[in-house]
Amino acid sequence: MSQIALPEFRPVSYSRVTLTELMIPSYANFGGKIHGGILLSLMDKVAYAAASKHAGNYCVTVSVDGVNFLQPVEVGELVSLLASVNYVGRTSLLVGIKVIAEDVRSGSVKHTNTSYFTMVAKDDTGRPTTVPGLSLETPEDSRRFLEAIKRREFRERNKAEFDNALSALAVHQEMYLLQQERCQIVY
Ligand SMILES: CC(=O)SCCNC(=O)CCNC(=O)[C@H](O)C(C)(C)COP(=O)(O)OP(=O)(O)OC[C@H]1O[C@@H](n2cnc3c(N)ncnc32)[C@H](O)[C@@H]1OP(=O)(O)O
Repeated sequence: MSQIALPEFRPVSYSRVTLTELMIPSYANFGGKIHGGILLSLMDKVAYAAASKHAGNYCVTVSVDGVNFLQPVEVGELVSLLASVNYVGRTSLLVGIKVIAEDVRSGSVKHTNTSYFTMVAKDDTGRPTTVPGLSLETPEDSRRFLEAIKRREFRERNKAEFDNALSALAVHQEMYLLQQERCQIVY
């Protein structure tokens, strides 16, 4: 398929997306609150929309950071997911998503969580492909881009440290740690 040439840069505002959906009863769990999986699926959808629009290509989700459901979402609330591309690498993009839930009758709004989805753009053959750079239009855009660099550095450092800790884990020597935990050994 012939491909339209992509610009070298695209502004943050070009791919900013908001997805709004009313929380219907079939989205609820047995406790009457909205399933986390429903919200995750909506987050993935809005991340995909923002990333693909910026990239000018379809994207895939590679990793998800910072998913903490701080407050329950109720049936009947209007949930809005505000997504924007915060950072781009060569083929990857970091999409920041803010989730808010509004009680349509009282008008009260709560911020339920902010998460970060790393997406990678793919070409027609399924290979990662270069995305346009990001034009930062406001100081807030610059702050988010810098924050994303820190987030990535922190994650890579943490991962290396965690991998080292796992490879150094000596189960027999560290069994004593289980004594402080809420578990019992029954084998
Ligand atoms: C399993 C599922 O169906 S999940 C839902 C849908 N998601 C998918 O299908 C994704 C499946 N995964 C893939 O296709 C591949 O692992 C890919 C394309 C994401 C990465 O493939 P790779 O061969 O590792 O590609 P490559 O090394 O070139 O990395 C591509 C980019 O992804 C980034 N990347 C790779 N792994 C990660 C990760 N775990 N976290 C963050 N970024 C990552 C790289 O840093 C690189 O970014 P850059 O080009 O901006 O520097």
